Amino acid sequence: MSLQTQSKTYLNYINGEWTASSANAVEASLNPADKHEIVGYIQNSSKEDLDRAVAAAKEAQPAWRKLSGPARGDYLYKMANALEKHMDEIAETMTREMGKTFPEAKGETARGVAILRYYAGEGMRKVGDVIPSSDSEAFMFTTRVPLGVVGVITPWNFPVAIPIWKMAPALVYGNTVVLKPATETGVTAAKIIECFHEAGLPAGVVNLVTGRGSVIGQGLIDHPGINGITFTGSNTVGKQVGLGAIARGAKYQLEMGGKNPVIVAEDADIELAVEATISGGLRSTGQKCTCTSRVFVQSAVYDEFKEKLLSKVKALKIGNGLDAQTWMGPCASESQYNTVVHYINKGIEEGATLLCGGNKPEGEGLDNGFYIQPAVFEHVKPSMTIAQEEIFGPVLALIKVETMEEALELANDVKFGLSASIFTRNIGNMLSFINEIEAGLVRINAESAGVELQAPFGGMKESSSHSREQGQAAIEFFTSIKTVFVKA
Ligand SMILES: NC(=O)C1=CN([C@@H]2O[C@H](COP(=O)(O)OP(=O)(O)OC[C@H]3O[C@@H](n4cnc5c(N)ncnc54)[C@H](O)[C@@H]3O)[C@@H](O)[C@H]2O)C=CC1
Ligand SMILES: O=C(O)CCC(=O)C(=O)O
Repeated sequence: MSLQTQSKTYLNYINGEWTASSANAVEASLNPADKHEIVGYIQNSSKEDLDRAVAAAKEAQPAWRKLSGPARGDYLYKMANALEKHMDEIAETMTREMGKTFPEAKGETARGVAILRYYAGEGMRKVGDVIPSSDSEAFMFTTRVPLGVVGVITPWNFPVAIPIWKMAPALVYGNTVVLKPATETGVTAAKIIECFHEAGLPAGVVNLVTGRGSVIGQGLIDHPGINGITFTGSNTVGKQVGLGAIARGAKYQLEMGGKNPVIVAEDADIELAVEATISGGLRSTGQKCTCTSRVFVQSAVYDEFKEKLLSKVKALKIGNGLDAQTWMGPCASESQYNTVVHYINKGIEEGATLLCGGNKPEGEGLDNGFYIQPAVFEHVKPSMTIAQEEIFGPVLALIKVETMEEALELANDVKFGLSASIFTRNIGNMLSFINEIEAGLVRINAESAGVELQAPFGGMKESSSHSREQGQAAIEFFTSIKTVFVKA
């Protein structure tokens, strides 16, 4: 296989230098659209590599912190410009590494640029308040200080946006960073860091260590030199991060799964609801924590909604994300494909009716990829596995309801609470939904996926650690407040 020998090997980035792992071991990152294509090799790093990265971040932190906020912001502007310059290359790498379509990958990279510019501006905003003291001779105020060294553990589904929405606020508020990206998207992560290097970021301020979750991820959780850990990924690993951080008094922040509902009321714009269900549920092959997975439809419009949905879902073009005709790419990895197939079989076993999809599509160029036809189920009971667990794939469960009260009760009947949508023209329905739905992101006549970078992002219940990322909310995690009382 000639591609194997031509594939580039990507190194760790420690203290401003590209270095191979001391373990002398690499891992291949595969193209899910063609499992025979190796996108690149990344370092399968050791604990020793991690120790060196943490030491470099620790050493760089005092000087970084002593820069003014606007000076740190200037670096972020330069990082944004470098990322923008390499936008097409990075987006193409993302598509080849995890399968999402090139326009989606490009949109995500542009979002990374915008996030860096947003947080660059944050370097000029206030970090405290003056509070009146009961002592009229005293001056009382708050200020904020960085945590120190922050460990960033990220998944493969948004390989540019998620690392950047964690690193950008960490940096602008004066922290230094050790990034451990998902192995599946280690090449994309290395390319982001190449941009930061090109932007002239001082040595040690950002470090990249690729490797196994059980070694490098767990190593970050346990490392005494890591003051805070920010994580996005599965609930199982997220809970381990939280427990490990608590055990040694480190700060932590978790963004995990979703089981996001859409409610379609009988007065809804059905065309809009269908389009948004498809876009929210199936784009990125259903691999977003904000993806629509349960669709509650009022009985009066159920048949109309179902027919329109099915005819559009069946027409979606599946293929390689680099092909301009493709609407939906493959699952990001073989293991993700197997998970989706497992859930589809579980749905059938438990008695739901598979209306379409769920099989491996046939056609030119599809044989070697982890492709799956988007699946739509009906007769889904709220207690079924496919109505309760996060699938992270292109699977929609239709559930017929009589009333809005029933829809709300069932929508809330899961352990997750990330995002939720309603389609209705009735202001009463909208207000009940805003008040009653248990979700951190509440969307009216808009799809469940998609977040704006300047607004708080996070979930209720088991979807997050009850913290919020992005926008100005990020300052809460990446800094500590000092309350200062001054008496002359
Ligand atoms: N909320 C979200 O955005 C995401 C949710 N998921 C969910 O998780 C499922 C499994 O996906 P995975 O990639 O396996 O997620 P994961 O939670 O295993 O991986 C996320 C990150 O955590 C790291 N990690 C793994 N084990 C670790 C450990 N013991 N200690 C510290 N870090 C560790 C991984 O290397 C990766 O960087 C998906 O099917 C989906 O349901 C996955 C990715 C993103
Ligand atoms: O919906 C989005 O754009 C963000 C989703 C997300 O954060 C995730 O899937 O981890």
